[in-house]
Amino acid sequence: MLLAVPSKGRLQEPTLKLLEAVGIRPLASDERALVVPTSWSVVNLIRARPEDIPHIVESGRVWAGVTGHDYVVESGSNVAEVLDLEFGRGKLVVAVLKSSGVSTVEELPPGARVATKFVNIAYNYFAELGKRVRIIRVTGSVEVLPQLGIADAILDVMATGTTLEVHGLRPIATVLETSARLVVNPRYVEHELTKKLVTFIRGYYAAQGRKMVFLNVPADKLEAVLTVLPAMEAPSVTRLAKGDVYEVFSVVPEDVLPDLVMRLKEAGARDIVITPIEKLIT
Ligand SMILES: Nc1ncnc2c1ncn2[C@@H]1O[C@H](COP(=O)(O)OP(=O)(O)OP(=O)(O)O)[C@@H](O)[C@H]1O
Ligand SMILES: O=P(O)(O)OC[C@H]1O[C@H](OP(=O)(O)OP(=O)(O)O)[C@H](O)[C@@H]1O
Ligand SMILES: [Mg+2]
Repeated sequence: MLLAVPSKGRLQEPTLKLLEAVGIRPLASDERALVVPTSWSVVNLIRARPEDIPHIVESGRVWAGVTGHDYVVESGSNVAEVLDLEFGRGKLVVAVLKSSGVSTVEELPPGARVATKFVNIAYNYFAELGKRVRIIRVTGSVEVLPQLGIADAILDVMATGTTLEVHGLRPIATVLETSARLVVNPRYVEHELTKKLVTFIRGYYAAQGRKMVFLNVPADKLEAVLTVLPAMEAPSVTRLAKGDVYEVFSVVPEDVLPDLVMRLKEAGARDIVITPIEKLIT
C-alpha cells in the first residue's frame, strides 16, 4: 500500500505522530526521500504536499493519504474521506479589513476582489450566493493583501484567528469547517489492508482518555468495590492464588480517575495500579 503523507506544514508532524502511535514507523534513511518504507512492510509512505494528496489518491496508484478536508473539496477529487483525524482543525472563512465597515458577504460591492488559494471553493461559494466577485489566485500569506489594497476580501483558513487579528481582518462568513482526514481511493475502501489501517487508527483514538485500573480487594469488600467501579462491559474479577482476596481490573475514563480512586479506597480496594492503554479495538 502506498500512503501519502504531508511533506510540510501544519499536518506533517501530527500525521507522522499518529502513524507512529498506530505502529507504522517510517524507516527513512534520507530526510529528503519522498518514498519511505515503514515498519508495516506492506505500507510505504509517499511524502507529498497536502494540496496535491487528493489528486494523488484519486489516481489509484496511491491507495490512501492524509490531508485537509478543505483540500479535498478544493480539488474536487473522487476520494472517500473515511476518518476525521481530529487535528488540523479550522474553518475556511471570508474576511475583510475591520476598517472596511463591511460586516456581511452581501455587503461586498459587486466585482469585489477576493484573494484566496482555494479558488474552486471561492468560485462555487460566491456563485451560489449569486454574488459577482473577482477571484485573485494566490499561493499563501493571503492575510496581508487587503491592507496592501490588493484585495477587498480573502477566503482562507482560520484556526485561532490570530493571523486575521494581526492583519486587522475580521471574519464575516464561514465557508466550511475543515480538519485532517484519512482519504482513500474508492477502489480500496473495502480492501483488507485499508480496513486494518482504519481499525488501528480508530483503536488509537478509542484509547485516548481511557486508562486500565487494576486493584486488589478482600472478598468481603468486593460487592462494595464493584458498585463503585465503572467498566465498558463489566469489571474482570479473578481470585488471587492465596488468601481470600480478588484482583479486579477495568477500563475507565481518565477524567473520573481522581474521584474514583478515592471512592475505591473508601470501599476497601488496595494496591490500585493505573496504566495507559495503547489501543482499544472495539
Ligand atoms: N493554523 C491552522 N490550524 C489548523 N489547521 C490548519 C492551519 N493552517 C492550515 N491548516 C490546515 O492544514 C492543512 C494543510 O495546510 P498547511 O498550512 O499545512 O499547508 P499549506 O497551507 O498548503 O502550505 P503553507 O503553510 O506553506 O501555506 C489544510 O487542510 C489547512 O486547512
Ligand atoms: O487562525 P490562526 O491560528 O492564525 O491560523 C491560520 C493561519 O495558519 C495558516 O498559516 P500557515 O499555513 O502559514 O501556517 P502553517 O505553516 O503552520 O500551516 C493559515 O494559512 C492561516 O494563515
Ligand atoms: Mg499553511
